[in-house]
Amino acid sequence: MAFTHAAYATPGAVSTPRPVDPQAQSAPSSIRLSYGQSIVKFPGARDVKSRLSLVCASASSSEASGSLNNAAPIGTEPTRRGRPKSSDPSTTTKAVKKKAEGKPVVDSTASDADESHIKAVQSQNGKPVPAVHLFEYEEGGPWPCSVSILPHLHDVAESLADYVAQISEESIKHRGFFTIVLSGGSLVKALHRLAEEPYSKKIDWAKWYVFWADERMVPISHADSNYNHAKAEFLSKVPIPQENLITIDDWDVCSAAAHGYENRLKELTKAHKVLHTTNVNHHKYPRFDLVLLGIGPDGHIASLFPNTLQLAETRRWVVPITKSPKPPARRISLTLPCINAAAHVAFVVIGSSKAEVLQRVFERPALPGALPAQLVRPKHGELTWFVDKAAAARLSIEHYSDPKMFPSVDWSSLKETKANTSS
Ligand SMILES: O=C(O)[C@H](O)[C@@H](O)[C@H](O)[C@H](O)COP(=O)(O)O
Repeated sequence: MAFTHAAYATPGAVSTPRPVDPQAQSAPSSIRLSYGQSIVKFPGARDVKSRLSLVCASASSSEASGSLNNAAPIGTEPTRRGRPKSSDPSTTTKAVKKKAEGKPVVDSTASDADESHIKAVQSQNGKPVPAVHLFEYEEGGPWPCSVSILPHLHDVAESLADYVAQISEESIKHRGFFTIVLSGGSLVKALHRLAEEPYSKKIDWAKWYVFWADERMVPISHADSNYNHAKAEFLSKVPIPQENLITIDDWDVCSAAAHGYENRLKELTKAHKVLHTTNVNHHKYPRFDLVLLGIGPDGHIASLFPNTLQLAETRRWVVPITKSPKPPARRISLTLPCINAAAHVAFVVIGSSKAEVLQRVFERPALPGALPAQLVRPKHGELTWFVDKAAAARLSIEHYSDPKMFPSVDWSSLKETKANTSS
């Protein structure tokens, strides 16, 4: 096993999440949640600014795609409020490439033949040295999102159809195209309503470009293919030109497929400006109009799984995965910064089997990397959750303003976040 590391140094390095209702500012009593079309708006539960250091003991890049089960936050000292004190930029992810004697150097941009995109170790004297990679939440403080809790799958489908149709219309009006990213799994079922009236008639399907957040390394005709699944459930029922379905052509070698898909996206940013780009932390990423995500029982999104180095990617748009815990093992996935560069990101979460993970995402602190869904924080975009009643069963939204359950609502930083968002 390539990775070894110390256990978590201190659970206090991660603050307790603070989901709150902005509307409760004047009357922070309980939030009444009525199921149906009501939308509960509150900042996300991920008020965490913490760093997680992953120590790679081996220089073998082929092992860099393995998972890291025990990782220690280093240099993070809990403050009185439970937040890590250190935010010294010289020790953050952005600055991790420091070269000092005996200090490890992480090159997260390297790619190689054995399908790993992260070269973990270099050394001054030729001997392997441990390398450190840092995960970090982009922002501390409350993270605004909208949560729509609906009774059943068909209500989710209706609400989602309205939402997608509206973003499609706005995007086509402003840019002439609509770029939508699909994931695999059950979310595609919820899209069927779009193929029916009135949506089917009013959407300008010729302007749609469809991408995949992740794809399994199988031919597109294979039952496991996310493209195939989306085609059967939704795409075959609407008149999107086949050439606007941006599929993964090469399914032999993960690293080649990841590069190929990334290049395809880059071409679309140049040729017809189908895709716009935006800068995130000084790197260019595509700005999709909408990314739709499902969530796995372990909190994975797309094919980004808990405690894997792919989560720490800071430059690539697409990465290979060779050891996915969810079969099939070989996949490619958009990276977190790529997802977070989108104008809109929406989760679709349906069924009682998602109740536990949804509760963990909203109400439990996790170290960065342990719950990838908590790392979805669109930098200059909007985050929305479409959840059915069964999946929401374990959420205790009515207690979100109770300081005993969800401590210390920081109203001033909430105002700041809202102001920034609206500017
Ligand atoms: O290709 C995949 O496996 C997916 O893109 C994956 O991220 C999926 O969206 C979730 O695992 C949820 O899937 P379910 O909704 O089917 O549980």
